[in-house]
Amino acid sequence: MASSEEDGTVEEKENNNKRRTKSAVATAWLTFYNIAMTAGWLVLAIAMMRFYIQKGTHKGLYRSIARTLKFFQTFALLEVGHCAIGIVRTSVIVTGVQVCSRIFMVWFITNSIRQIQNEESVILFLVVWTVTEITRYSYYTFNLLHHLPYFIKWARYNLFIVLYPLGVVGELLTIYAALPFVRRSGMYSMRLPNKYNVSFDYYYCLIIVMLSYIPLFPQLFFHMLRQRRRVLHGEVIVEKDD
Ligand SMILES: CCCCCCCCCCCCC/C=C/C(=O)SCCNC(=O)CCNC(=O)[C@H](O)C(C)(C)COP(=O)(O)OP(=O)(O)OC[C@H]1O[C@@H](n2cnc3c(N)ncnc32)[C@H](O)[C@@H]1OP(=O)(O)O
Repeated sequence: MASSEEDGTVEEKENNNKRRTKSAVATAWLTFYNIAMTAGWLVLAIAMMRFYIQKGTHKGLYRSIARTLKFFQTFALLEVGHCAIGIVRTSVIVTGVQVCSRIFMVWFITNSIRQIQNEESVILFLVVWTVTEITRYSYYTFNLLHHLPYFIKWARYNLFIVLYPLGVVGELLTIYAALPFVRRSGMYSMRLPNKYNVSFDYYYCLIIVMLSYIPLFPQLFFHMLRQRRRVLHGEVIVEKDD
């Protein structure tokens, strides 16, 4: 009897130790990840400012930062993994939509269609993303280190009220600017007849993507408003399941 109780305690202790090690590893990884991402977006911010100060124009700015942007934005795919394995308490769907829409903007719009890379709308979403991400990743970093300055917390849960709609405007205007080039070039499209007997029109796909902002953006925005109430005003929010 005594021995089985002891066994139970030993097992419990082992489980607790495993949990602690797992959470220490997760915290170490997240700290590294967030520091790397803060640094990456800071590098982008400095590169953009330097370009503009030296050249006095936004033309050519996208090309000059494209590699760094593609690297760090693509790296953010790991965030979907963080949610999926449960090391951050965030919805996989909310994070998935946010990250995928960014990857789509970078790879399948701005990077693929050279003619739109100098549009003002590209600069708009780049600046908005950069401010957002420097704030967001530094918030996570300081939070993990238990030394969170109030102004970073304030910025994380207030700036999005202006930046989110501005980012959406920048993204939608960029996709809109891409439409004529996509239609003319027929890029990423498959016309019938072909050996797969499949037809796909990227032009209409882009129109559907633009329309999908109507139901999806409010969900992301209201999610952030709920997070804001929870973190800044201490409200207990019961989130619906994924
Ligand atoms: C295939 C094509 C698809 C196309 C589809 C198109 C449709 C697109 C529709 C909408 C598109 C919107 C486009 C907008 C783009 C822009 O970004 S504009 C710029 C403004 N943007 C923002 O302000 C972004 C705001 N969004 C976000 O911050 C995130 O993306 C989020 C997923 C919405 C954040 O939500 P969430 O993680 O739930 O909130 P938090 O409060 O930050 O975190 C919750 C808890 O999780 C912890 N955590 C999260 N990540 C980390 C991490 N990396 N490290 C450590 N901890 C993390 C966080 O600390 C919180 O923990 P607790 O405090 O303990 O709860």
